[in-house]
Amino acid sequence: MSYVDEVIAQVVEKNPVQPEFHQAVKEVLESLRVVVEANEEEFRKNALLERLTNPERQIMFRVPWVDDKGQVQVNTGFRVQFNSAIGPYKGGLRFHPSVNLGIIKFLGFEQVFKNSLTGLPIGGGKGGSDFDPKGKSDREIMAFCQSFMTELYRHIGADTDVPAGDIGVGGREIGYLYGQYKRIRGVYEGVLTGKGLTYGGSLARKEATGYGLLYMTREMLKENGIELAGKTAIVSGAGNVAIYAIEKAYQLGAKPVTATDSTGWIYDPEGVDLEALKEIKEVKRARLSEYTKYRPNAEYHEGKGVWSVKADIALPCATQNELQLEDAKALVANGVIAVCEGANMPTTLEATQYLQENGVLFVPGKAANAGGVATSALEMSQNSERLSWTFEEVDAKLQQIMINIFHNLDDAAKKYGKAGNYVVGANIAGFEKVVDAMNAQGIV
Ligand SMILES: NC(=O)C1=CN([C@@H]2O[C@H](COP(=O)(O)OP(=O)(O)OC[C@H]3O[C@@H](n4cnc5c(N)ncnc54)[C@H](O)[C@@H]3O)[C@@H](O)[C@H]2O)C=CC1
Ligand SMILES: O=C(O)CCC(=O)C(=O)O
Repeated sequence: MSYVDEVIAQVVEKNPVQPEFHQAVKEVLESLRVVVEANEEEFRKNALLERLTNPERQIMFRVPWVDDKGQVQVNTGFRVQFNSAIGPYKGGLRFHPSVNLGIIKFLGFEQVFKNSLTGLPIGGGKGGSDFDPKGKSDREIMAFCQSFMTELYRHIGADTDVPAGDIGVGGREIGYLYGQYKRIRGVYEGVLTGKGLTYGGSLARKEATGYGLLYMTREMLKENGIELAGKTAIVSGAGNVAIYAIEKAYQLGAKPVTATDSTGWIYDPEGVDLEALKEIKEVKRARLSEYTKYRPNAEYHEGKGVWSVKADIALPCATQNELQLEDAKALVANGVIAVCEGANMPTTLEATQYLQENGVLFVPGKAANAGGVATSALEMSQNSERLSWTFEEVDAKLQQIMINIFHNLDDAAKKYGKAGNYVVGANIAGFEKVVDAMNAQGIV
């Protein structure tokens, strides 16, 4: 059996009931085959792939808190510190009822390669809880965040592990988490990113993942002789990534026509009304079904179906495995040119393969959504030098980072005879830097 197949089999056997983690490992290791085969003896001897797929540390803890009725609730908290070869652990916190150890491990594993691709000194980690923020009062959110941080604080720090937001964790939650960290540790340091602008946050961090996705999409299309301007885009999600992807799509001359949340989706043929979307999701924290009150000519549909809308490009920005084989078939049948992932692993392995085999340009999340964590690293730099850069400065750096990532992965794909396969390119480019750093630091 080849070394890659052996390690995939071991990961599946040793991590039962973690299908998302298996999926992420398979995607990465499959595309590293060509590099691993060229160095098989050395990698095997050093158990390189075993070390790469085993987190350095996995922390699980109880999070008790009191709801508005006086009832004690108990959730589980997680922080997986996956790999610190190139810098302090860095990656978001997800609060969603579907969270479990396998989901956090898949996200942490992806984060290692993503963070490497940014070219910035950040290792990979991820955390979260099965807490569901939906329908909770601000006081309940605060009580939960304070209890969560009362355990997490001992495992993190500005130079060791720097969490940020992800699904269910935005500016409000980061504020409560930061306040509790400061209260316990008594230090004012850049231990979290995505902070508010009045207490150490960076301009453009809120916009960065969505904006970066569009900078990447534009660069990738340009390399293939296609203009982004004038194209119609299907976007899924209606959260932080989707909203700022829609905003930047407009700024670059494209027309986004859809958005989704966990209950349904909207199709607005004239283009999504960004102000209405922000009002519904950022201010009211309401359902997308409200959208037709603002735009009576738009359609609202319950459930799934957004991938059947005809468009030129698709930008999945909601959650893992939301774009499946049937959806990929609908996209191809509708003549979609490109799929760029704003979410983490939104496309299943079968769907990715189908898209690539049918000539759809495909950029995986670990490259396409890296603008968020890259800007978090810029927030860390600003915190360290006790300065704040302007929006334009941060945005200009973000653009350059996304362009660099694209060319690095494009070059890596070409170097290994896989021109145009951006999945292989991203995995190899991310892997090479991590492996170099791991080898330099000995067997740790
Ligand atoms: N916020 C960030 O900076 C980054 C986020 N990401 C990824 O982007 C994706 C979206 O994250 P955010 O926009 O930050 O989260 P968010 O909480 O602001 O929005 C999430 C959106 O996805 C939808 N959603 C969540 N779970 C769902 C489910 N099970 N089925 C259908 N819809 C669902 C929600 O309704 C919401 O519209 C996630 O995959 C996240 O890991 C990736 C890089 C950075
Ligand atoms: O900004 C960060 O540190 C993390 C963003 C994130 O969670 C991600 O890239 O998936």
